[in-house]
Amino acid sequence: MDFKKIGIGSDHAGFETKEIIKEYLSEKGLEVVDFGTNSPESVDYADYGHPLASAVENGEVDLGFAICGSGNGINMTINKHQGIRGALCWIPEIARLARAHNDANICTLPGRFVNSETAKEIVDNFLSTPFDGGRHSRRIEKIKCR
Ligand SMILES: O=C(CO)[C@H](O)[C@H](O)[C@H](O)COP(=O)(O)O
Repeated sequence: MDFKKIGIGSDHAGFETKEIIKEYLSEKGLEVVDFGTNSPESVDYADYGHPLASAVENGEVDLGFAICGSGNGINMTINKHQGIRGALCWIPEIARLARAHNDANICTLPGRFVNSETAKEIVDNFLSTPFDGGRHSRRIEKIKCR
């Protein structure tokens, strides 16, 4: 896939995983835009999820990674944005399906429930899997609010 610029954001519970993923993305030669948080000090996930989602929506970055403790809070936040398809990915196969079937543009990880090895495998699958299109395009169209 031809993703070059990646956005990333987390709350305190996802901070450690965010740093691991950030370094991993940089090692791959990708440009990373970090929307914070920048320490393990307690913060509110919405304050980091919204800026990340806006950046993906307006094309400032090609794709995003969002992390909080369970993944749910920040995933709920990003999915409030009309142009976002955020997918909660806790194992690599879910990340592959999120791209292949859902054309997800933000991968959300539960920082408190994935180790660094699994997080990297999730990143690999999310970055390398193309959207299958076909029947899935029709279904994605129907996600929009009517
Ligand atoms: O939104 C969440 C739970 O659905 C996230 O996992 C947060 O990171 C979590 O709630 C933070 O919890 P804490 O007790 O304030 O560290």
